[in-house]
Amino acid sequence: MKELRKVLVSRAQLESRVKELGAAISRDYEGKELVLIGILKGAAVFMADLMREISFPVAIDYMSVSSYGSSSTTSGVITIKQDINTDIRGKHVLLVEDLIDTGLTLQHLGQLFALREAASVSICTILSKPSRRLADIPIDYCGIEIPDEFVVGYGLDYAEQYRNLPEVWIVETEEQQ
Ligand SMILES: O=P(O)(O)OC[C@H]1O[C@H](OP(=O)(O)OP(=O)(O)O)[C@H](O)[C@@H]1O
Ligand code: HPA
Ligand SMILES: [Mg+2]
Repeated sequence: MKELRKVLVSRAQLESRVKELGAAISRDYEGKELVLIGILKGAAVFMADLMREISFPVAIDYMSVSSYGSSSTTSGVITIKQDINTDIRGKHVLLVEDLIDTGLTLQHLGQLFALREAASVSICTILSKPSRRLADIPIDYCGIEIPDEFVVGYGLDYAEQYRNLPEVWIVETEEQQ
């Protein structure tokens, strides 16, 4: 199994950043019809926290996309495993992610939602690894930038484990051993 090396982002840091992001989103979308779309499975924890920091009623939906499988490196191929069932035409869409790494997942999803004629498509992530970027996508709401370390917790997994850790931890992966 893997070893948890150290806490990279504490519960308190996550909580305060989520509050700030919620406040910014509330300001920017006041009076607009907003749909939050969480990208499963990783974004489940952040979505639950973020939506409760938004000060007006929002619709939510989830989508399941996969690029990593059980490995810790991207395959570069994005597969939609489960789509939303909300009609987002003419509505403001905010894609909610746990982590932006290469950016390929969100590049693909941004294009998809533009084709679906959303009024606007923006991106919110709690974590970002800028040094790993392959696709230069604009991140409208970025929580915390982290170094190029494999992390787990707060929704993020290694081989489907550790999503339930309340903090973000650096994990030693098999590839590093
Ligand atoms: O910026 P990218 O390089 O595209 O990578 C980011 C995506 O990869 C991870 O998801 P994963 O495919 O592991 O699915 P999961 O959320 O179900 O674990 C992560 O949760 C993001 O969704
Ligand atoms: O650091 C990570 N942790 C979990 N899943 C990931 N997918 C890309 N990078 C990561
Ligand atoms: Mg994963």
